[in-house]
Amino acid sequence: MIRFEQVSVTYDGAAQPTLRDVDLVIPEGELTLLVGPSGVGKSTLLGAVCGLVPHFTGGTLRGRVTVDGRDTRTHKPRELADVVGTVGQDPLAHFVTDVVEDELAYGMESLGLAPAVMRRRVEETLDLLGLNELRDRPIATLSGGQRQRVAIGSVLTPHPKVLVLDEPTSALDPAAAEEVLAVLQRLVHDLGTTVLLAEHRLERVVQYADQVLLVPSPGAAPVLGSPSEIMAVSPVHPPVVALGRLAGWFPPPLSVRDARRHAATLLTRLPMAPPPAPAATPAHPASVAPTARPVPAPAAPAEPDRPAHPTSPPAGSPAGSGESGSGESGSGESGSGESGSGSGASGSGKGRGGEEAPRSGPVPGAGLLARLLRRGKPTPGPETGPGAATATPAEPVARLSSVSLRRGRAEVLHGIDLCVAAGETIALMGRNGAGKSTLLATLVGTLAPTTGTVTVRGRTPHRTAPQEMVRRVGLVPQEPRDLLYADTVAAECSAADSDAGAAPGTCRELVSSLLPDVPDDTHPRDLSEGQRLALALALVLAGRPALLLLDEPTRGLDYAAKARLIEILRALAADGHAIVLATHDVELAAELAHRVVILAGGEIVADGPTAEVVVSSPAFAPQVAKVLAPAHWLTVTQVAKALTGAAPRAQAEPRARAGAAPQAEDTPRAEDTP
Ligand SMILES: Nc1ncnc2c1ncn2[C@@H]1O[C@H](COP(=O)(O)OP(=O)(O)OP(=O)(O)O)[C@@H](O)[C@H]1O
Ligand SMILES: Nc1ncnc2c1ncn2[C@@H]1O[C@H](COP(=O)(O)OP(=O)(O)OP(=O)(O)O)[C@@H](O)[C@H]1O
Repeated sequence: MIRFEQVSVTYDGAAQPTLRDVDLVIPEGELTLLVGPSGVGKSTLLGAVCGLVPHFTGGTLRGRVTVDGRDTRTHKPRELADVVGTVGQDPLAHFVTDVVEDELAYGMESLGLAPAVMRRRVEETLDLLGLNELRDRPIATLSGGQRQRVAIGSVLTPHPKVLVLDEPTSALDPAAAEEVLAVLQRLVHDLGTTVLLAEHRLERVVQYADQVLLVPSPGAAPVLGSPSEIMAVSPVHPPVVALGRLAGWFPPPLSVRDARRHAATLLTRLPMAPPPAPAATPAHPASVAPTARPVPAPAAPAEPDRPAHPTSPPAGSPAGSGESGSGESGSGESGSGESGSGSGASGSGKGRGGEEAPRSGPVPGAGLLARLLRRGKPTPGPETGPGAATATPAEPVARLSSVSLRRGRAEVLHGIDLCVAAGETIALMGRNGAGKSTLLATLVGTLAPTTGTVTVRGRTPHRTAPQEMVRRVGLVPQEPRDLLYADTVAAECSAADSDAGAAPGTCRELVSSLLPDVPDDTHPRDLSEGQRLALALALVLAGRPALLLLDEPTRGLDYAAKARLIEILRALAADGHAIVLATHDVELAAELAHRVVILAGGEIVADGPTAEVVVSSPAFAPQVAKVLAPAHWLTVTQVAKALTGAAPRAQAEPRARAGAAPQAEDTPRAEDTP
């Protein structure tokens, strides 16, 4: 169905081809999973199948790619649309209409399908992807995961022979990801659709694949094989495979179910529980919010989000996004290339109830970053000035009290009480649309609560000038692109330094410490998804915000890049920064978070130490926890340390380039409602 004959792709100005002499045949009627480290050219390969490369990206394609017999060089993407359905990394780039239902129908309409067929397929797809309640909604008001579902739905409805999907589950909550994969599998089995899908979170997909296509390093020939064959050798692999390799299971398990067959013998080699991990520093007695459902607050009158500062958006914000304080914020995405460092779940409970927990020690390898972060202006004390990555024990870095918030007609946050202490890392989890990004937006001040109060470092974010907030709080949005507005990497960096009052060169050095090879003169638009994320992180870090917020920070990151991000964030937490990450990445939460807060329908439904919250949850438990439950093991690193006294070797990592697709916060800054 898909055939590559001696295909090379060279982007304009690139010294080397991104794909070199690729020969391969993607089997018809099967689900083929494309894997490989960041930046090896997976998106380029997918783009060559649907014709986006080179028609839209520029560059030169040599050789021949055919899909169902059509040459993609001589057929524009539009002329392939009846055969190939494509979802790229950025759902927003994909939408042609404004409303969910219309978007689902659009592809069929352009193919001239009968209205009755269109109607039936729209209804089916709304059900399949849990979109029925959103059918009339403007796409601009959807959460990131909701948009990704619409993008997927819109390519399913025309029933193309070939589906090409670039990280289709990256913004989806775990349950939604499973549902989407089950739908794809059904299309493959029942309709004989050929699916080619690139994904970094292999724990979500490898068990669904018929074939795996591995691109091991940039310019290397892709290798096609069965999932077991490829996972036995692949430099990128999910935690169950790492666990299997560690324990000597062959062939490596591909799913939790496979691994559980071996769990009993492994457990006999392990102590009853993992040793306590370094705890967070929180010393604030009220640093943990109540776990019970808060009492619903009386509904405020429906009111659309209103702009708070009708003046121009702060530097660093894209026009219209009104991101206050986040213009220069960012966190780091670098660190050591370790494949699964166990972190801090157990033991982190110490922070609860106000017991003083020991600070984690400095993170090896994060010295450069720590140095860079300390290099800006001297940090004034928390009571006296901006900045300050340290807090007095009695004062949380951030506090939300009885916060409710309406967006459009709906109350999307409801009675939220939450304190974030210095040195604490919180993973904010929950279904698509649960309100995670909205909660982050209240902390950074782009949205004002309808009722209740938000305080960050003694200020009310939405009432404080962005330049004053920049050292207090920084947000890396789901779409890093939202922070990027200059023409070159160098210009972005110097703007960030000046906005943050940091020494010239600080941001640029941060970028290099995250990703060594990002050139100064590159337009941010031409960076890979991961490179863009690294840049956005550096921009935010230049402000050394006391509170660092990251919205889905591992989208598009390979395991090694994720491990570097984890090291960086640990170093920041050890240095007293408070970190809140909204994430669907259960493995990330298991590695990094001291505490997990789960939102459902805008309310906090669980809040506690990571191990306690996730082990009992089928949706949020990481693979190792599922394999070894009910014991509280969470990560491969914990198991490795217990077995051998050492962490497993890092996954091989050719070069950290991460990918992250952006998502604009469409809502302007809003006044708070009295
Ligand atoms: N339009 C473009 N112009 C110039 N260079 C590009 C373009 N698109 C991609 N590249 C470069 O080609 C290389 C491969 O990028 P590609 O996005 O295909 O990798 P990937 O494996 O999909 O990465 P990720 O896992 O981060 O999404 C990168 O070095 C990237 O910077
Ligand atoms: N501008 C808006 N107008 C109306 N409703 C909105 C608007 N923006 C978001 N919403 C709704 O608010 C709810 C919370 O959205 P939010 O983006 O906070 O969710 P989330 O938990 O971050 O989701 P995801 O995991 O998909 O990113 C969703 O139901 C979303 O559809």
